[in-house]
Amino acid sequence: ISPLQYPVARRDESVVETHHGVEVNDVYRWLEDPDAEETQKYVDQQNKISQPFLEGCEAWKKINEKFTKLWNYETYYCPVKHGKYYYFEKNTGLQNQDVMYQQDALDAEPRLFFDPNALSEDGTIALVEKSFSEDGQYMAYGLSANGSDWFKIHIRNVETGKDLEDVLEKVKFSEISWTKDNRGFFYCCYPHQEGVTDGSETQMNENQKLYYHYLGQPQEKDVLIAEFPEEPTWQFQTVVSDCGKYLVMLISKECRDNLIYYANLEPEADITSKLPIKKIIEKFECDYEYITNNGSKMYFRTNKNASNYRIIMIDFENPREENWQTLIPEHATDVLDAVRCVNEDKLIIHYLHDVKSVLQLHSLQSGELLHKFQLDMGSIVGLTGKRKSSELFYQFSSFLTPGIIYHYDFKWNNFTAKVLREIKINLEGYSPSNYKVEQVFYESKDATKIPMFVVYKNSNSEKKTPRPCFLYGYGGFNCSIYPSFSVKDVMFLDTFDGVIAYPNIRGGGEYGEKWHNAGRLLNKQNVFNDFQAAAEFLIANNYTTKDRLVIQGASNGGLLIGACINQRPDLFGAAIAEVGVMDMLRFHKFTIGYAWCSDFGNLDEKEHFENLIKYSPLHNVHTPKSPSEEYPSTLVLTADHDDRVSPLHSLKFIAALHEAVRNSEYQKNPILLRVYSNAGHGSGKPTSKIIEENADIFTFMLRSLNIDKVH
Ligand SMILES: O=C(NCC(=O)N1CCC[C@H]1C(=O)O)OCc1ccccc1
Repeated sequence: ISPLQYPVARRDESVVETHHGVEVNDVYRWLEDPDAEETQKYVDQQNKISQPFLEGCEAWKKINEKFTKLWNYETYYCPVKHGKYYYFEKNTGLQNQDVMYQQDALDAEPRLFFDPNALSEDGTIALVEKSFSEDGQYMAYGLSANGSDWFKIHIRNVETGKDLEDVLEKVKFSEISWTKDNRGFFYCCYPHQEGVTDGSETQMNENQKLYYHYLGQPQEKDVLIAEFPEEPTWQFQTVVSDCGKYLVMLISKECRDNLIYYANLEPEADITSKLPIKKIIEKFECDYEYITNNGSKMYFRTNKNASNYRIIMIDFENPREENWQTLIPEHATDVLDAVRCVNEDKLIIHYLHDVKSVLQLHSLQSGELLHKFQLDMGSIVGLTGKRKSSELFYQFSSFLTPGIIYHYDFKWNNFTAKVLREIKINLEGYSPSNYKVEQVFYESKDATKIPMFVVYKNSNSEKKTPRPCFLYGYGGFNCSIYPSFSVKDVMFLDTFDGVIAYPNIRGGGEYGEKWHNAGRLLNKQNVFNDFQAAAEFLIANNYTTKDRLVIQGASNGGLLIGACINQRPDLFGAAIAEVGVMDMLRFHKFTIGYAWCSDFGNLDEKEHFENLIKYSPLHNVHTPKSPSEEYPSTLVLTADHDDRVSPLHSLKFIAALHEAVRNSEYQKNPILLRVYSNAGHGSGKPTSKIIEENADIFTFMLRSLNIDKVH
């Protein structure tokens, strides 16, 4: 494709803004309006180029068939007991949405309980939230459409299988927390949000409010429990304590740090008006996560004075910090990643040890270690258990094992978990023993040691010939990349005899708070340096070569890809930027974007503006003036109902890229944008759309990389 064929986006030179004394143009500002005819025309023009390039390609059909076959394996998730029944989700393979089943016992015949596939032809209605009443009589659940963050709450009577009349609207970023009397639940919504709320809008989400809903009542009768009109960006995470006597409100305004407020709940008492709120933590400086409580003694997982997190007890009757107690101190090297209270007085704790999962049992009373569950190298991807139950289920996964679900009952008193289900893929002759998983540590630009998982066929162990290599990154928001199974990895390994590489770059949570801090705000460039250093390591050690190397990332990871192709266009053969944050001067203006200032910085502050404009993908495109400045083959992906990261980011970025390369004689590699319809940021995506998108991506890789053989 000649760059001269790329659609021309109108440049509106009149849009100029001054940030801390610096004038910045924003000529594609008009692309921020998703409803403008001009915007929709531009999207169509882009799809008219990208779709034929992808789906029109001879190989696409074969890749789609192979990916479909590979995806078509029966998968399960951890069961959990509510009331007298067990529930588990399962997918026979190609079902668009996972299906819920109900059992009287773990070995009893499962009954179909809830099938979201029945709710829409194309599987775009997803079950995104589930919360059972204490007695298991009701399931309150959330349905979202087209991948939007918005969902509607419905309530199902589990005995009759019938829904109540209640439907709660304008719900987003909300738990569903039942009172223990089974009469109703707390939830959050945005009652004042005007206009369209289907995920195609870009309007900021402000003034979230906490309500209580009584079963059988219409939404307008819901009781307003708490609101903070003077703090429009505050968000609630609410939980009714295990004992039912407290409503714990963890309030955040960004993607880290929260306050601890609470209200007393009198079981059986009517909730008729706002609850009196008491304040325990009043400053945004750390993360606190409720675990359980014994009376007023409340247990939290926190990074307060503990970069690797620890477990503390705060007595709500005596909350001053000097009275806090440490139940489990911070580990010197391992991150206390997740914890649940089970079997009345035990804590099951998930630690990360050099990015590998460790599962430990501790006493709630003393904190002492009671048992270490044996795990292979890999990750705990599911964990269900309750304080009131002696049963525990956990799901293990690794690059090469799709999933093994374990069951342990504390009544057995032997700490020996049993395999409940083993998940297998359908690939002729597939066996984990054919592959090697390495964890290497490479040096980044500032000599920091970065761990990286590398996976390849045993036959490539000697690295005689460099292979096609898939390099994935995220790098932010305390989000750790665990070694776990993904079909697209097996597809890449098997189809291209390739290498998969997952560097645990800074900004993630792999080494706790310090790792996150080292990759955010003014340290954000470390993330890009770590990722580029991973590419250099893989090339220097003959795993691959530049023209066989493809990089991929989504969302904050899409920003990573955008920044890396601007900074090092010479380093990669292909780049895939999914639902990326590309306009770092305006991310906070749309939907929930303002919450990302904790990683990106606040534009009102000069030092953050100066930092952001240095790496913002939209503001750092270049015109290739020599072969080494040519952009790699680049595929930018987004979707029309993505209200987590609005598609405007990708539209403006591709417009700027096309403008920059249009008249460059050095830009031969294609730079394409594909905008999917009736799809969102990723959660709840139907299998059919996942397969279609991966067929596009693999076709793009095949056409862009130096691939010597295709299976
Ligand atoms: O925005 C996020 N999470 C971060 C997120 O989704 N990000 C952060 C950057 C872009 C995008 C991504 O990487 O998926 O979650 C929504 C939310 C709800 C309540 C309070 C705060 C935030």
